[in-house]
Amino acid sequence: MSAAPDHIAEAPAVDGVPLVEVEGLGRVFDLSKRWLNRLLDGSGKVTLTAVDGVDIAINRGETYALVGESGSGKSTIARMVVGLLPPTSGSVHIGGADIWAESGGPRQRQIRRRIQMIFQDPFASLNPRWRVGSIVAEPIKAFGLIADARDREARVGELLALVGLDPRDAGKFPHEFSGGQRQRIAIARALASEPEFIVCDEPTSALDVSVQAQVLNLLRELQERLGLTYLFISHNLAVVRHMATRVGVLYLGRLVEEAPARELFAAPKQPYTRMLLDAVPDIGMEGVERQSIAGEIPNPINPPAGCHFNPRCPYVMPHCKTIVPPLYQVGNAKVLCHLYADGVDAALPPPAR
Ligand SMILES: Nc1ncnc2c1ncn2[C@@H]1O[C@H](COP(=O)(O)OP(=O)(O)OP(=O)(O)O)[C@@H](O)[C@H]1O
Repeated sequence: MSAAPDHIAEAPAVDGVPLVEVEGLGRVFDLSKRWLNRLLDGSGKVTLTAVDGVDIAINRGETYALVGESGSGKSTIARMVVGLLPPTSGSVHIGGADIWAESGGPRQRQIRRRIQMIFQDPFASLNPRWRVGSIVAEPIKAFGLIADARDREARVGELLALVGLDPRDAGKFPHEFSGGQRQRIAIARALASEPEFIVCDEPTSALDVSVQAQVLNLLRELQERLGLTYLFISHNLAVVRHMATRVGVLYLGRLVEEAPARELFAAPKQPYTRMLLDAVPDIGMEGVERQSIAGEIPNPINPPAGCHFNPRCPYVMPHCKTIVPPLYQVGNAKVLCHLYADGVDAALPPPAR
């Protein structure tokens, strides 16, 4: 799974307006109620910044992948972007509409119809007591798309065929299907509301390796056929390389690098990105000495000052420990790192230690 995604043009912009605009997105969790935190912190106020001022713009037809170690904020961003979790700061616009500006109401429902999510675990995300036909028909009913029951049934058959299942499967229950087939059912359900934008949160990580590629290829085919836009979340960099047009790298809630996928995998600019890629055997860069990511991820309740990565960074400079770097534009990439303060677009120098 190492081929670059030739099927998607890099960063295609329609009228130059992104379909998805995430601006200054932030989410702080208040942990004060947890008894251990109250004991540890005399003030009684303990917060965790899971997502910190993230800006992302996703063009129509693009697959934007978010990567980062566990706890970097990928799922929290996904939940805010689909409307499941309110941000504590910033905004999310889909097709120009602010999804958090108003709650309830028909306009909000119309926006929500355009956004769907595919979850990691198809075993957990499908109601075991519902037949597949009812599962796939549910969004059609909920959004009032097809009133007539027979027409709705026909549409469910079309959707099942679209994801490579037999329309006659509509009468079966989820447990009668394999893991890959259940994820296909989840995809059919996501497509039922005719969305433009789908957030795929680790869509294949619960599946056998043998069926992962089939599901990924299905997602790519559907993207081409239906003009879908994806936000793709995965800890599997081989999968990201296969799927993504652009990649955003998260570290402790901050976006530390964003670049077209090919460029990011060929020449990562942020030291963290380089270590993340180099730690994966079949994705590391040629000619670069392999090294693992040094140190542990810091406690997100009390992250390091300045650049959060500074305690683990082989290029660390004194001011990295006190000053948060701005997001520098370096060629086609954006990089949160003081190394790029002079604007030079160069490969990372060999580490100082
Ligand atoms: N409801 C919550 N309450 C408190 N903290 C939370 C909550 N949800 C997430 N967090 C914290 O926010 C941070 C980011 O979590 P998130 O699940 O978004 O990371 P992730 O990158 O998706 O990780 P993973 O790959 O393990 O799913 C973590 O430190 C996590 O413990």
